[in-house]
Formats: sequence, structure tokens, C-alpha cells
Amino acid sequence: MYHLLKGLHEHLTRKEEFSVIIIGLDGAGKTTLLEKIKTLYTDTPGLSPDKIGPTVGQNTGKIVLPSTILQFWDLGGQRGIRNIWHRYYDDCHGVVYVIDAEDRERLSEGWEVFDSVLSAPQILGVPLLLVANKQDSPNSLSVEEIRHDYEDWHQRKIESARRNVRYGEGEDVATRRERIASLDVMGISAIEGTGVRAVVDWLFIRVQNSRREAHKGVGNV
Ligand SMILES: Nc1nc2c(ncn2[C@@H]2O[C@H](COP(=O)(O)OP(=O)(O)OP(=O)(O)O)[C@@H](O)[C@H]2O)c(=O)[nH]1
Ligand SMILES: [Mg+2]
Repeated sequence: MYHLLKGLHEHLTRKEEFSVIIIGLDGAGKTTLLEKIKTLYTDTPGLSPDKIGPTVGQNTGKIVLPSTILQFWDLGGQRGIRNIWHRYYDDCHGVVYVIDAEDRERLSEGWEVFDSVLSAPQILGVPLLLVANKQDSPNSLSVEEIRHDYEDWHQRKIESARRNVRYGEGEDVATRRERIASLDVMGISAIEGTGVRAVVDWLFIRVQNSRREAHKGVGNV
């Protein structure tokens, strides 16, 4: 009887675990975001910004929410490290792409990399959030400006591809447009913590919904 009740209790209190990767260019603020999430959601405060250096490899963090555990993987964004990102794609349930909204000079590099992330087949159906970081800075682009900047960049890319080499070969450009139109963008300040809870709430809801969709899909086969 004890074992039966114990098993029932374990079943009822079991928490499902989801993996979320945090990617983006070096210096975008990914580790600062992860450490802020740790501070807000765990008993052990994350590192303060002055203790954070460039990430060579990965940092991890786990937070426990009602019925759910989110396991974060913060991956280094330097050019030479970006080619390991794809190894995490197969097993992730959510993607946070961080853009430095203050660094206008690197926006197109950020979009170039973002575009290659969007075209990775392994994460096509995975919830993906674009985060415009450093909103505390007066020079930062707003969420709307960031969205427009990406749309403009994408439009220019399509046009120049039409003139030169083919772009999106084998891929439906309309599908990509749709994905961009429905893209969620949130503004945060990883340093100050503004908007960080909204990001975690978004992930909490979206990873669970997407798991349900996947189950539905299996049932329909
Ligand atoms: N003003 C401001 N600066 C920030 C914010 N978030 C991060 N930074 C600064 O941006 C710089 C880079 O932050 P990191 O968190 O190390 O960036 P990263 O994306 O992890 O970089 P890599 O590990 O090299 O990929 C640091 O100087 C941070 O203090 C923010 O919200 N506002
Ligand atoms: Mg880092």
C-alpha cells in the first residue's frame, strides 16, 4: 500500500523537464540573462555582471516551476563556437535568440546568424523567441524597431538573392515570411532584469503547448 501511494504521489508531483537553448552573437548578453534567471528563480543567486566573461563552450542552469523544470543551455556566441549550436538542436524544446539592440553595427551580422538558425530543419517546429536585450540603454532599438530592422534586412536579402544567387532554394519563401510575421519579439534588460520574467513565462507556456501539439500529431498519424 505504501509503495502504491508513494508511486501515485510521485506520479502526481512528477515534473516534466524541457531544454531551452540561449543563442546569439557574442556580447549579446546571453550569460547575463541566464544568471539573472538563476537569481530570480533559484535560491542561489547567479553571477553578477562584472563576474561574467565571454563563454567558451556552454553554461547551464535549471529552474523549477509548477509541474515543469526548465533546463537552460547558454551557448557561446563567438564566431568559432557557433558551429556547435546545431548539436543542441535535436534535443531542445525551446530557443531564445538574443540580439544586442544597442549594437547597431552588428545587427546585420546578428540577422545573418539568426537567419541560419531559422533555416535549421531540426528546430522548425520548436518555439523560438527573439529577445531584444539592453533595453536599459538609451541607444537601444525598441522591440518594434528591432522587428522592422529584421524584416527590412530579410527583404533586402531576398531582393539581392533574386539578382544574384538563389536564396531559400528548396524552401518555401512564403513559409519563411509567415514564420517572421508570427515571430514573437520581447524587449529585456538582462542586467536590470526587466522583462526577464515575461521571457520565462513565455517559455513555460510555449514548451508545454508545443509538447501537446506534438502528442496530438502522434495520435493523428
Ligand atoms: N547595458 C546592458 N549591458 C548588458 C546587458 N546584458 C549584458 N550586457 C553587457 O554585455 C556584455 C556581454 O554580456 P555577456 O552576457 O557576456 O554576453 P554573451 O552573449 O554571453 O557573450 P558570449 O558568451 O561571448 O557569447 C557584458 O559587458 C554585459 O555586462 C543589458 O541588459 N544591458
Ligand atoms: Mg556568454
